[in-house]
Amino acid sequence: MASEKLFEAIPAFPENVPTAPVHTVSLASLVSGDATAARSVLDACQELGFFLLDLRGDALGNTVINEIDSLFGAGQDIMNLPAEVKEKYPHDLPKSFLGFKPRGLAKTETNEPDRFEWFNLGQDGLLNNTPLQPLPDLVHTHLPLFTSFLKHGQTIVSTINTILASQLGLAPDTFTSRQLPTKPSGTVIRLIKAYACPEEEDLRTSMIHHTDFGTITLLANVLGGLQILAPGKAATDEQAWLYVRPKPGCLIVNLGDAMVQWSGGLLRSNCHRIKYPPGEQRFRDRYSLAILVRPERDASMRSLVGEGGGEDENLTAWEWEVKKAMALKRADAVMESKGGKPVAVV
Ligand SMILES: O=C(O)CCC(=O)C(=O)O
Ligand SMILES: [Fe+2]
Repeated sequence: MASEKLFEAIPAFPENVPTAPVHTVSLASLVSGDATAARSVLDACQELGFFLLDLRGDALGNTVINEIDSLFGAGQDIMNLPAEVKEKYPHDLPKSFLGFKPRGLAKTETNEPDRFEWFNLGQDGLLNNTPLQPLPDLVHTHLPLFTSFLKHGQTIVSTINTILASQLGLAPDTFTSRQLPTKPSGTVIRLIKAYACPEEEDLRTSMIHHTDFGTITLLANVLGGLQILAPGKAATDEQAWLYVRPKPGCLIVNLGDAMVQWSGGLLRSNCHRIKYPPGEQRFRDRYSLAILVRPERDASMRSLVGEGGGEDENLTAWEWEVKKAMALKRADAVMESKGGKPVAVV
């Protein structure tokens, strides 16, 4: 998450809206090997699949806070490029989801057009695993910043993955060795612009509820609007959707479906969506920034805990992602939270 500076420039998140009970864990304590902090990461990743990571007090964390501040500025300019520029760099679905997605391309739960645009910048091009995707000049000028943010984010992801593997009694590199940033994957940096919601008819979902496909997502929010579904509740129950309150200096971390698959269901990927920002915040356009980490393209999706034997055991990450994307396209995918059983911690 960004520093205090960006939070001071927006209306405050109201005190009276129900928020999700998301734990905050400090990066500095994780890096120092604090056992209680490591245990809270595991608990959070089993109970809610979401936690806040406080970057303050850690040298890398402070660098990332500054990078996020800069990228919020750059990201706003990029998302506000003229439509005729963005149109030149569209998604090429289903082959590639890199580039810009225009507003309204997807639907929400109520079959209304979505209210957001995104831009996906692939890790492979940034780290020279493959040629760079075609990009507008403005993005080119910010490539050093994006690349630095990606590498730093990947270091944080690796810290979390190592802790999760160790807590589950697996070899510490079990998860990291299947998502090396130097290997081709679907990992992206994502910029999102969800449009302001000034009118009565705008008080609805901007991005449909979903779970992330990949392993770990690092998300920087300043305006509220992200909601997570309370575990055990139905997505149709509006009372069960709880806002995540963004906190200065903290990243929102959530697990995706690949971690559920690898952990044989022990870890949780939880449904979330973008709703209109609460209170006075809804009158602002909402920008967010994320790194969505995916397994290496050729990684096996075999479960690494328990008996295994599920239908996806023999797929590579790439085959698995294509299968999931096709199911979403056919709209027969059930968008529900996955995984999250209790575990005996070693
Ligand atoms: O912008 C946000 O807060 C959430 C975005 C999200 O869930 C996604 O891009 O997968
Ligand atoms: Fe998401």
